[in-house]
Amino acid sequence: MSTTVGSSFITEIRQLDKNGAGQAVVWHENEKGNSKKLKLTVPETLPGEKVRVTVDKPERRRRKAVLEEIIEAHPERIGPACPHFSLCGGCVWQHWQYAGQLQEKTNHVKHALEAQGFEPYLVQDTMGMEDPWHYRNKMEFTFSPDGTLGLHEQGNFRKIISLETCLIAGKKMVEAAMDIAKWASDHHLSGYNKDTHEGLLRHLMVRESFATGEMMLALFATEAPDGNLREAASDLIDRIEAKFPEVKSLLWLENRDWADRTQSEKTHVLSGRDFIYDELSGFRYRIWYDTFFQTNPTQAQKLVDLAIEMGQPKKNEKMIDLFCGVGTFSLPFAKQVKELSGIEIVETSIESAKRNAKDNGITNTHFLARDARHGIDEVIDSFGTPELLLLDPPRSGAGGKVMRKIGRAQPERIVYVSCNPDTFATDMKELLPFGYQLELVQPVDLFPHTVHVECCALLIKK
Ligand SMILES: C[S@@+](CC[C@H](N)C(=O)[O-])C[C@H]1O[C@@H](n2cnc3c(N)ncnc32)[C@H](O)[C@@H]1O
Repeated sequence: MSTTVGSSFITEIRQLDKNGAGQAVVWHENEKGNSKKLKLTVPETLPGEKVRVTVDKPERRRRKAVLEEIIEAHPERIGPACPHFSLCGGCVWQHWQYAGQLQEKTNHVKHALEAQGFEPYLVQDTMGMEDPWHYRNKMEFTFSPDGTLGLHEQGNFRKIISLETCLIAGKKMVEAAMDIAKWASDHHLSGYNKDTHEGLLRHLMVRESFATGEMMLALFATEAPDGNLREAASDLIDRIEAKFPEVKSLLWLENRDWADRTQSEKTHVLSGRDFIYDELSGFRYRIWYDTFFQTNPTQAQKLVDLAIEMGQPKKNEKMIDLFCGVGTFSLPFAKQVKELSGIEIVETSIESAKRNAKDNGITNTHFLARDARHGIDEVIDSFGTPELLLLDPPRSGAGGKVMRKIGRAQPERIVYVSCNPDTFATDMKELLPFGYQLELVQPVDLFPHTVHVECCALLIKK
C-alpha cells in the first residue's frame, strides 16, 4: 500500500486521459524526505480546473484520486443530468456542456492525425446531435446475485447499480427493463453470482428500432424456462404482451457458460419471432439478439450519408465493403454502383447481410465470410480492382497488412469509417507510400457524453 493513499492535494487538471478522466501531477515527499512526482487520475474533472483531491488507490503507473472540491471550475462545467452519473461508467462527460464534449472530440481526432504526420486542418468540426439524449437502440443490463437489475458500477464489475433511469437509452427500453426487474422480484428469482456460478438470471438485453418501433427483450438465464420456472415465464409473457405490444421478440436464452457474456446455448422464443426489423437509409434489416447493428441510428444515418457523399459511388463502378457487418453501408452503396462485394469475419453477419440484400431486392452484391486479411485477396482475384473501397474496421483498426493490401490494389477512392482515431491515423499512414492523399476527415458523434468518436475520411489516389 502506498504511503500517499489518503493524502490530499490542491492541483490543476492538465489534460484528459483516453477514458475521459482528468490528469494532474503533484509533488510529495517520500519516506526518505525526497521530493517525488506523483501522477494522478481524477475522474469527473475537466481540463484547467483547480481542484482538491484525495489519493484513493494506486493504479499501475498513476494514482487514482477522488475529487473533493472544485476550487476553480471549467466554464463549461454543468450538473450531470443522471442520478447514476458518479457510479455508472456509461457517460463520463455528463458534467460537460455538449459543445465542449464535441470540441474535445475534434481535438482528439486532430491530435491523432497530427501524430502520424497528417495536417490537422483536414479535420472538420465534429457533427453532434440536436438532442443528445435517449439515442441508444440497444442496452445490456445485468442482474446482481440478489436479483436486482441494473448497470455495472464504474471500475467494479461485481457491483450493480440498481436501475432507476438511463438517459441515453430509448425511454421505452428503460420502462420495459424496469418492468422485468419488477417481474423478477415478484417471483423471487435469483440473480447469477459470477464467483460461485450459482443463480438464475444473468443479463437482460433490450433492443428497440426507432424506425419501425419494434422491440426485443432477451433474458439470459442459467436454466430453461420450464419445470419450476414455467409459471414465472408464462407470467412474463402475459405482462409483456399486455403492456408492450411493440415487443415483437421476447426471448429466453440459456447461458450456462462461465464467461460473462450475452451468449446463448439454446434460444427459447417466448413470444413473437427471434428477430426484430429495423430500418436505416430506407432499407429493412433483420436484427437478432447477437447482430452487430449501429447503436445510434440518428447519427449512423448521418455517417452513411456522409460516406456516400465522400465516396461518390457511380453506376459503372465496382466496390468493396471491407468489415461489412450485416450490410449497413453495403446496401445503400449497392444501389449506386454496378457490383459490390462485402467481406466480414462473422458468418452469421454475412448470412444476415445476404438476407438483408435479398429482402430489399438488391441483386448486385456478393458477401464473403472471411478474415479481411485473406478475403481482400480472394475478392480482388475474382472481382478485379474496385474503383471504390470502403472499410469500417473494429476499434483495433485494420492493421498494416490489410492496409498495404488495399494500397497495392490501388482503388481510386477509399472511404475509411472508424471508431478509433488512433488506429485510424496509423492505418491511413500505411496508404501514403502507395500514392494516396488524405482529402478530408469528418468526425461524427455517435456516443454523446462518452469519450468515443466516429470518423469518416476520404483518401484519393494521386
Ligand atoms: C465497426 S463494425 C462495422 C460493421 C458494419 N460496417 C456496420 O456499420 O454495421 C466492424 C466489423 O468488423 C468485423 N471484423 C472484425 N474483425 C474482422 C476481421 N479480421 N476480418 C473481417 N471482419 C472483421 C466485425 O465482426 C464487425 O462486424
